[in-house]
Amino acid sequence: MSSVIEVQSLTKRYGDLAAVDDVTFSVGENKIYGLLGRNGAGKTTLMSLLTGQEFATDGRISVFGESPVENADVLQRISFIKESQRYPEDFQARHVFRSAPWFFANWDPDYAERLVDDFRLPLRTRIKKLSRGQLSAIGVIVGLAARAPLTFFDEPYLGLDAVARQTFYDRLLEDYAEHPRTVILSTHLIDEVANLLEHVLVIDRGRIIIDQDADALRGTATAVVGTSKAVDAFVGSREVLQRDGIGGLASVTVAGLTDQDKAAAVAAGLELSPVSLQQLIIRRTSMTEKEEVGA
Ligand SMILES: Nc1ncnc2c1ncn2[C@@H]1O[C@H](COP(=O)(O)OP(=O)(O)OP(=O)(O)O)[C@@H](O)[C@H]1O
Repeated sequence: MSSVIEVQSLTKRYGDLAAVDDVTFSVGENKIYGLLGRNGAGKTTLMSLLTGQEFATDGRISVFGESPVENADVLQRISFIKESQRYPEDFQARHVFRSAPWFFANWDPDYAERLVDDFRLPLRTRIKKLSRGQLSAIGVIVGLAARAPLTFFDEPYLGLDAVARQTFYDRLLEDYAEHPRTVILSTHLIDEVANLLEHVLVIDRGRIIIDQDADALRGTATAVVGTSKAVDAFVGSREVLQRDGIGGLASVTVAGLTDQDKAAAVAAGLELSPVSLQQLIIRRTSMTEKEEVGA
């Protein structure tokens, strides 16, 4: 797998706070990555470093084989869509799309036009008068129609209603299939995007705590449901990520079951079900927290 991004021992400090704390990872070509984590975990900081908008305190970043900082060759292959995007006073959406080809070599104006219809975006209203969702739609359209080889979406959906968010996911997947590129999507709506993601990076307090293929990650845990007695007998000394119970019934999320283990569970009358990516990440994140406070 060729890498689009290589990061080594990367740290970004704001005073005493390590917003990104000694992280090392790589990002492969033509895949959709989820960059996930709690509020303040370091996602925006990491994306700002990768797009040359922030300077690292320490460590190395290579994007398309070079440092992204003040590097026009690298930056012209990147689009970074974020909620806090500012536009010139008096700009209308049509002005944004008209100027986009100056920044993005692969800009597709016809596709942008179709997306404008999909998102019902008014083109001739001043941007500062648009609703929050309409503002988000501008970013999403730019991110899609730019077809940049490396596209960052930093929580691009704020204000988008459920229909518009689904439109975004559908268009992203369709267009990605026709024009493969590397997409890094930061979001808190993990369940909504779970089917889109091929690889998951979870950052927690500046550190990468999960860097895994999405399917492999899904396979790392299984929910086992049955009578408390049968569940306890099966679980034994296995690693338990979560336990819930009501009356004589228990539901336990267990890590690392082999096919043989699963067959044994079914033979013991237990029900097995997959754990959602969101549940898995919540559990892993809270486990890391407990380990760090020594609980
Ligand atoms: N310019 C800055 N100066 C000082 N601290 C900062 C600055 N930017 C970010 N931070 C801090 O760094 C940490 C990481 O922030 P960051 O915005 O990267 O988190 P995030 O994962 O994107 O969060 P959210 O999901 O809430 O958007 C936070 O504790 C934040 O307060």
